[in-house]
Amino acid sequence: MNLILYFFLAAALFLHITFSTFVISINLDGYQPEERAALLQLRDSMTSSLDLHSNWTGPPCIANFSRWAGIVCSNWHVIHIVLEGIQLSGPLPPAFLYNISLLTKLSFRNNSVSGPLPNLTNLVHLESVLLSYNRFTGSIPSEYIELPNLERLEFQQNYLEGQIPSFDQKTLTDFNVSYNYFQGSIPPTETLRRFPESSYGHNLDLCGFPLKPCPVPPPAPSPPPPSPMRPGKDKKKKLEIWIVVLIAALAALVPLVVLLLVLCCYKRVQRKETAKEPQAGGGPAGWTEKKLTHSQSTKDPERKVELEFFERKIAVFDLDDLLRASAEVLGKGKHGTTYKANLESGDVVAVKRVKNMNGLSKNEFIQQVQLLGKLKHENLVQIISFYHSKEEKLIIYEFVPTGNLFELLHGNRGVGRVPLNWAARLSIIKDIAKGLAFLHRSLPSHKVPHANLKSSNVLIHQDGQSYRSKLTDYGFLPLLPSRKLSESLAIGRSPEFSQRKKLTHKTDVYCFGIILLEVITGRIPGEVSPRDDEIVEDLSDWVRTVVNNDWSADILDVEILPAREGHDEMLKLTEMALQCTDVTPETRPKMSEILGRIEDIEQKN
Ligand SMILES: Nc1ncnc2c1ncn2[C@@H]1O[C@H](COP(=O)(O)OP(=O)(O)OP(=O)(O)O)[C@@H](O)[C@H]1O
Repeated sequence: MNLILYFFLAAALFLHITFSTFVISINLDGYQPEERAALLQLRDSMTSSLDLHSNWTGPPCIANFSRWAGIVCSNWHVIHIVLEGIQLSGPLPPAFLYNISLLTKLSFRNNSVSGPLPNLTNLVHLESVLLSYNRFTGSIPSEYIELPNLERLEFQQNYLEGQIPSFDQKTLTDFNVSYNYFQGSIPPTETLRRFPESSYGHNLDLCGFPLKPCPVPPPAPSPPPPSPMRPGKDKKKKLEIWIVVLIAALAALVPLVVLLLVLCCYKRVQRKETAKEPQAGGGPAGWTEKKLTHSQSTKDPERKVELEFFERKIAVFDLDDLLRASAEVLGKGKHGTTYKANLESGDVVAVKRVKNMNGLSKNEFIQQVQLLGKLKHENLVQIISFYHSKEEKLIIYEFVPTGNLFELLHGNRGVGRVPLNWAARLSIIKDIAKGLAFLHRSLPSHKVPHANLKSSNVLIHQDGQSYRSKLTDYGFLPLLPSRKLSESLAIGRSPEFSQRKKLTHKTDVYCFGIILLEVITGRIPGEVSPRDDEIVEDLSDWVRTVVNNDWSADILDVEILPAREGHDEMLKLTEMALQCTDVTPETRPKMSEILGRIEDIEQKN
């Protein structure tokens, strides 16, 4: 028995010695323990969908090779850290990169990394810093402008704030800080002036080239104090002082008098207006403006104050009731402004004050709106009434309270947001398909029955726990007199529109496909793909590229990926969305078929 024990001990000792010799003999001479320690800080303090704990073991680099996911090495040193779209979340460990001093590329694109941007002190070799589509907060650290080899800097879609530092690296060719909370003026450096508006758009309050000019600061106040007088010239100097005092007093008086005059005129105009329209109620600026136009329109002999009603569920009101309503602007679109109006009866309506329809005869307008007003469906925003005069065209809709799909999908992304789950997304998609299929059935001879289908025109209301959706802004194509105006509708982005080919019901199907992709991917159509180095401008192109390479879940909205529900169904819908967005309209399915397929998916769900 003792003999056997000795034998095992001897064997274990032999194996230990042999293994140690082997480890040493694969030559770890160039091994950089401080780089490994830095990466382990990242591995151990953040969570992700990759199992970094089992993958990031052993040395990160063996000469030019790394078996660590997302790590590229050169000559034993880590040169790339690329962890994209893996739901990396939590704040980065402070200053962990300091020892990875030969790093040239750092990418955490499309994750949920929160907290301040990483400290990049000492990283003079960095060429690409790609941190877009995350939850970074705070401002851009000053050391970023000192990275001498920086070529690409992407910060878009984060929660960054403060001012943009004066980047002036000549090497910088790609720069994007859009969709953040930056403010102040864009530093007028030669480098920053090279980038387009889209690099800066959608911030809190940025100004300066290429955006709107910054407000000019008010001129410096009083003139400099007079220099001390020399003795002997007293009399002359006293006279000079008097003249200066007189000029200063006059200079102070003139703006005061002008102000008084302006105030007087303003009060007089106000008195006149109140006398003209004594019944007008109070409300925010846009609505007041509307009332003024109405008071001018009283000169129009054709003006009809009684409104024609399509919807009898709410109490009948006339134009004056509408004008007395308190109102607030809901938003300004390309074809007018929409207000929420609280009527004295307690009813609430949405009033769209349309523009760009002046080339249209009164009959054409009335006929089209009457036709649309007769359409009644649970997934269409009901037109209640309308008003037409030479100066003013109003379309009155039922008010839908919970906002729109665009806001629901893309608003408040980040900490504290409740993700829109798969079941809610599927139900919204189905509602849109039902509304659109109904429009297509009801307006068979219309070229493109909806023509402006996009996520901001899908209004949302809550029905208990679930979200229901209704389409609005439909049926406007015949009301727009020129191709230029119709280009600003959602159909303007379809391939057939840009190729000046025939528009059909299938053009709406294209727009539906784009919404479908928006709901599945959680991405805004028309924006650059954050996933790959390859830049894809169009959502359907990007999804097609990803899907053609591999049927992976890469395209799915990171917000619903972890729930792991509905992935198969989403991929089925993706396949359908790609058919809907096919460049050839004839190969796209019809809305009736699409609705059937969605119902099938829903049942299997
Ligand atoms: N019936 C309604 N009930 C509640 N909110 C509405 C209603 N109609 C429109 N809105 C909201 O009013 C805002 C402005 O809408 P509007 O249709 O004027 O412009 P848009 O859809 O943003 O742009 P575009 O005119 O280019 O389609 C949007 O946020 C929309 O969600």
